[in-house]
Amino acid sequence: MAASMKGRKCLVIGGCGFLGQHLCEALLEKGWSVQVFDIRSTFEDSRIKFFIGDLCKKEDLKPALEGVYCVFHCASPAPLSNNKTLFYKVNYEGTKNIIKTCQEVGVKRLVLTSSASVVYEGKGIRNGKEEELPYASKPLDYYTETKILQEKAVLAANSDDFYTVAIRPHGIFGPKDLQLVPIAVDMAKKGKMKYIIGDGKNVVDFTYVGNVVHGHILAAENLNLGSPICGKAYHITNAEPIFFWTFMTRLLTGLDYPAPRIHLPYTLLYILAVIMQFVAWLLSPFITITPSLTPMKVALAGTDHFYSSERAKQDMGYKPIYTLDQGLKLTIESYRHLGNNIITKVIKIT
Ligand SMILES: NC(=O)C1=CN([C@@H]2O[C@H](COP(=O)(O)OP(=O)(O)OC[C@H]3O[C@@H](n4cnc5c(N)ncnc54)[C@H](OP(=O)(O)O)[C@@H]3O)[C@@H](O)[C@H]2O)C=CC1
Ligand SMILES: CC(C)=CCC[C@@H](C)[C@H]1CC[C@H]2C3=C(CC[C@]12C)[C@@]1(C)CCC(=O)C[C@@H]1CC3
Repeated sequence: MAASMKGRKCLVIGGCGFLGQHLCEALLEKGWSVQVFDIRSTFEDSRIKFFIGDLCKKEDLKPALEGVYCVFHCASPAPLSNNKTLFYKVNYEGTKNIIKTCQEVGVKRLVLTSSASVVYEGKGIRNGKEEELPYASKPLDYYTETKILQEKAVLAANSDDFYTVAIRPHGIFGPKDLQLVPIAVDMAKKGKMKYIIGDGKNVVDFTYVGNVVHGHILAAENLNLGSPICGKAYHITNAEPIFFWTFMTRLLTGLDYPAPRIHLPYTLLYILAVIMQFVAWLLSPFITITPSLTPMKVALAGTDHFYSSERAKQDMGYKPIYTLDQGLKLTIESYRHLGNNIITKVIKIT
C-alpha cells in the first residue's frame, strides 16, 4: 500500500544528472524533503540540500545519508564511454559502498536505477518480461557488465531490515539529456545520420523521462516490509514500442534535420564495429581512439529490444503518465537551440 511521503527526507545520488534533476523536481512537487549527492554541481535550488562528493567514498556519503527515509541511486559514469576501471569503481564498488553505508547509518530503503540493458546481449528481445529474461551472459560493454553486478548486489542486499528494488528503464529521452538527442544531432551535423542500420523495421522502447521518474516514485512509495516489490527488478517503459528509425526520424525532422534514408546491412556494420573496437584497444597504449560506432550502438540501432512493464503495473500500479507523442513534443521543444533551422541560426549569429 502506497504511503504518503509528505516531508519525508530522501537522497538522490546522481541528482545533478539528467534523470536525477527530473526526479528531484517531481519529488519536491510531491512534498518530499529532497537532498542531492553528486560529484558535480549543475544547478541551484534553494529547496534542496546539496552534498558534493564521490559515492565511492564512505566519508563523503555518510553525512548525506543521516536521517534519510529513502535513497534513490541514479549515478553512473556516461554509458557510452568505455572506461572499464571507472565503471567497475563507480557502478560496482561504489554501489556496494552505498549499500554498506546505508546499512551502517540505518537507512532502510534503496531504489536503484538499473537498466533494461542488463538482459540485452545484442539479440532481439520482444515484450521481454523480468521473470523470463536472465542477465546477459556476454554483455556487449563494460557499462552493461557493471550494471549487472550493481543490480545483483542491490537486490541481494534486500532483507527484513533493508528494502531494495531495481528500476530498469530503457532508452530514456527528454529535456536536459546530454546523451540521446545531443549525440544524434552531432551525428546528423557530421552527415552520419543519413543511414539506416538494417531494414529499419526493428522495434524498440524509448521512454520519456517523466515516466521513468513516475516509476521511481511509485517504487519508493511501495517499498515497505512484506511488499511484493522488495528485492525485485522492474521494467519501466512508455509501453509504446516504436521502430527505432521512426523514433530517430521524428526527433531529427522535429529539429529540421533530414530523415535517415540509406539502408546499410546490419551484419556488415556490426563486424566493422567489432574490428574498430579491436583496433582501438590495440592502439590504446599509444593513442585514444573513440569509434563513433560500437557493437553496442549498432546492436541497439538494428535489433528489436522492447520490454513488458506488466510486472510494475501489477505490483505498484505503474502506467505511463506521458505518451510518446507528448514526450517527443516536450523534448523537441527543449532542444530548439540544437536545431538545423535557418531562423535559429540567424538568431544565434545576431
Ligand atoms: N540515459 C538512459 O537512456 C538510461 C540510463 N539509465 C541509468 O539511469 C541513471 C541515470 O542516468 P542519466 O541521468 O542519463 O545519467 P547522467 O550522467 O546524466 O547522471 C548521472 C550523474 O551521476 C554522477 N556521478 C557519476 N559518478 C559519480 C560518483 N562517483 N559519485 C557521485 N556522482 C557521480 C554524474 O556526474 P558526471 O557527469 O560528472 O560523471 C552525473 O551527474 C544511470 O544509472 C544510468 O545507468 C538506465 C537506462 C537508460
Ligand atoms: C547508432 C545511432 C543511430 C545512434 C544515435 C542514437 C544513440 C546515441 C542512442 C540510441 C539508443 C540509445 C540508448 C542508450 C544510449 C544512447 C543511444 C545509443 C543507452 C545505451 C543508455 C544507457 C542504457 O542503460 C541503455 C540505453 C539504450 C538506448
